[in-house]
Amino acid sequence: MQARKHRLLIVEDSKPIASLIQYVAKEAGYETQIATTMAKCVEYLRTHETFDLASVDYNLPDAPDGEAIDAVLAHRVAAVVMTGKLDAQTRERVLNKAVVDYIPKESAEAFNYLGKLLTRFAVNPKIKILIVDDATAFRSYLVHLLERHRYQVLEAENGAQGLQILEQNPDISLVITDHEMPVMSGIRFVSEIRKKYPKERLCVIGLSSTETQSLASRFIQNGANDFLIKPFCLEEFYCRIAQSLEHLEYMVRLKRLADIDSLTALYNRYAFFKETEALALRCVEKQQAYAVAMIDIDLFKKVNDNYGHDMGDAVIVDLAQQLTQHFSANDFICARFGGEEFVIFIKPDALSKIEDALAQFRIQIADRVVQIAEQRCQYTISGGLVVACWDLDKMIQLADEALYRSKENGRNKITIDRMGVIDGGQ
Ligand SMILES: Nc1nc2c(ncn2[C@@H]2O[C@H](COP(=O)(O)OP(=O)(O)OP(=O)(O)O)[C@@H](O)[C@H]2O)c(=O)[nH]1
Repeated sequence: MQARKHRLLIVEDSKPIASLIQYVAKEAGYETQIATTMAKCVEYLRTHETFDLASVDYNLPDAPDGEAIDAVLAHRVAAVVMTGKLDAQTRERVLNKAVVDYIPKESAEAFNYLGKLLTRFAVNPKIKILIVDDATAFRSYLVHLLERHRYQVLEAENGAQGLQILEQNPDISLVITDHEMPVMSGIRFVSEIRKKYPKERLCVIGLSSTETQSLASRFIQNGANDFLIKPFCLEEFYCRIAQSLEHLEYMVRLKRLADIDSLTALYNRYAFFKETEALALRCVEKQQAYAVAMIDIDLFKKVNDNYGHDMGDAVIVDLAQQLTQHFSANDFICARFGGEEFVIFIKPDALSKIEDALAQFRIQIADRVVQIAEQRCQYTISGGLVVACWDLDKMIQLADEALYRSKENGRNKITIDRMGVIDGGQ
């Protein structure tokens, strides 16, 4: 089932600006409805299905003083205020209402910012933030601010509790921590966090008060990504959180680009070694057997020559999908080693099932049909499996040699090397 699109009510009397907001919202994946007056805004709020968010112009012909904001909030719709009024009084008045954000329409950048905010608002419900502060009232205030932006919020009273919650919730993206706390200081808490959670997995914002400004740099030196000096203004609070999360998302995307093969979405060769080297080393140290299998599509050049490269690519993708389905990530690490060659790292706990699993896999692959338009292509694979406890490079070399034997013996075969004893032609 397709997910419901987010809905934005645009309350704006200027048609060009309303169109601009509509464009930005559509780019962010929202459905929109424009109300050019307060009266229309109220009518839509009453008659339409729920809106997720409204962008509200502070000044409308029939609502010159932000009255439309109250109307939107009264219908329990979150409001982003867009205004051309830049005076401190208006700002204060707007921020005293429970609005999501306040965006002065100073330049085109305001609309870029709105676009980012809309994107965030849609994804925030999936993002977990942990607040660590021993002051209950301040913690509640932060929870309230974050929930206004639809983040999932967890709370801890001190660093030790914070570490426990991180352990139980590995999907937390951001930690906001105070410094002056019982049990452990915020700075020590941050340095403890960094022993386990690198910056590409978790961001941390430290809180320091105006009297202890030097804390800010100590937070950063100990691994925080950013800091906020209390008291902070709301816009700064939200901007810094959004910026930290954006940074984290870029890092995750970069890591994905570096590790994941773009055609098959499996690990690439580089990531395979990164994921398995320590596991293999541990097996060698403990003298515990593990296994490595090399899998290669048979006569793949002919697939390209006879059906074209698109079919070749489709066959590679098909095999990758089959590998993912048959060899679960708990027991196996699969990667595209290069071209039409794949590798599987078999963890010691899965050794007993690997020979049967590979034999069955080979048979199932031979039955597959990959279809592009009218063209149908079948393919087979050969494999080499080594079960031993050599270092990883040697295991791969031996698996490759076993694979070569399968090719020599007529293809569509798995050759097994158990501690140097070769069993060919399964
Ligand atoms: N379509 C497509 N072809 C690729 C890709 N990577 C490598 N190839 C092709 O894969 C073919 C591999 O051919 P060979 O190494 O001769 O092996 P083979 O034809 O599979 O023969 P055997 O391994 O001996 O069974 C080459 O023609 C490469 O151009 C890819 O990503 N997509």
